[in-house]
Amino acid sequence: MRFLKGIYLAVAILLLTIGVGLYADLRSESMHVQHLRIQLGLERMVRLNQSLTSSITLAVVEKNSLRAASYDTLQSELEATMQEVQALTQGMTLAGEILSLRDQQHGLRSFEKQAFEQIRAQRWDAAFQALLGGDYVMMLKLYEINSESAVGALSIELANSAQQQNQLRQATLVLRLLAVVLLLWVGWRYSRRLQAELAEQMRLQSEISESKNALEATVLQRTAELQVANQQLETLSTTDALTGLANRRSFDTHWAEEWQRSLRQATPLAVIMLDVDHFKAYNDHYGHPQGDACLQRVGEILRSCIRRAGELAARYGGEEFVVILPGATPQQALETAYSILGAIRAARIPHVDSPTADIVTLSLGVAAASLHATGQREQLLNTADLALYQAKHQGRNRVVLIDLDEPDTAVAIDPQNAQVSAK
Ligand SMILES: Nc1nc2c(ncn2[C@@H]2O[C@H](COP(=O)(O)OP(=O)(O)OP(=O)(O)O)[C@@H](O)[C@H]2O)c(=O)[nH]1
Repeated sequence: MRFLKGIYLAVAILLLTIGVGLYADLRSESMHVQHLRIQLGLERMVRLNQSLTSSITLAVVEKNSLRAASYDTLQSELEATMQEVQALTQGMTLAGEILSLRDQQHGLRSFEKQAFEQIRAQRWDAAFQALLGGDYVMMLKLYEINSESAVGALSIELANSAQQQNQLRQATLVLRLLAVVLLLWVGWRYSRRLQAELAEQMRLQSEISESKNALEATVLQRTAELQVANQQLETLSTTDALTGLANRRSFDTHWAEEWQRSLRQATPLAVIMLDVDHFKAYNDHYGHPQGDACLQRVGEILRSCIRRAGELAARYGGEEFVVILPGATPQQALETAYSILGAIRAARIPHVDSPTADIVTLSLGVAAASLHATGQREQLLNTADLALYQAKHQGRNRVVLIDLDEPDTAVAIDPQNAQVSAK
């Protein structure tokens, strides 16, 4: 708003000074014309006065009354010129001089009037005396001097007036200069303000973009953290905390998927259920924490024996574990079970209270099927459980295989002898 006020003020000053300048020019011109007219009027007055004087003087000198015949015309012309000059000089200092000229003219005319009366009466000496007696000549001289001084005063007045106009013009020029300076100053201030606003805008923009970037980085970081947390959560929700194997929930999902896949692809599927022998006695003897450590060791052994893609070892519950073997034939499943049993024996974890052996042993039930029909999923798992039960029942520390393609045949393996016996 301040800038607008400054612009308005500068424009107002400019308009005012232009107006005043125009007025001064017009006035100066009209003053010149007026002075010229006054000057011409004065010169005419002097000329007419001289004509009047010389016409009457010659009439007296030549004693010829006809010489003064044009006197009245000249006089009325002089009177009119005088009135015109008076009107033009009204209000001017020159007006006083014109008034005294008029008085002197009237004085001259009254002398001439006396001379006229003598001329009409043909009294030439008296007429001569009236005109050339002294006072008339003196007054005539005075009139001439006054008229010259009036012309001089007119010139001075003209010069004064011109000076005033010049001063006025100079004042308007100074004011115009001030207005221009004001405009420039306002423009400069305005441009500085614009620059400052622009800089502020750019600063804000960069601040916004910086905070946007920071926000995006934070969002990215949070997203990554969330992904990690989700992954951890997913792992936690699918992993058994003690052994690090898949938990029961994860097993159920995998088991259903592998079952469906083997159905679709018509590939064999096998499952091993295994259990630590006399684990209660182990716990009782070595304590629960040591029992936990034993279960962890079993978990490590299972992980080391499960290597093929799609195979999964899970903690089924308590000291019971389960292994899924997609695509495994009964023979391959037996081999895996054997390798697990061999590994736990090789670990030689002491179990002094076991009636089976002085080390920790496992019982494993294997169920395998090469041809599937809907509804066999639970059956295969139950069969593995049954095989496990049989392994326990037959003295533990062994593997029992039930092949669902030949359901009447259950096979027990004594891995120590690596012999297979049908039951
Ligand atoms: N340390 C520990 N022990 C567990 C855990 N889960 C189950 N158990 C124990 O495992 C034992 C299982 O005992 P039982 O079901 O009687 O079987 P067992 O003693 O192994 O005998 P068999 O299976 O017949 O050879 C119980 O004493 C449970 O307390 C666990 O997470 N940690």
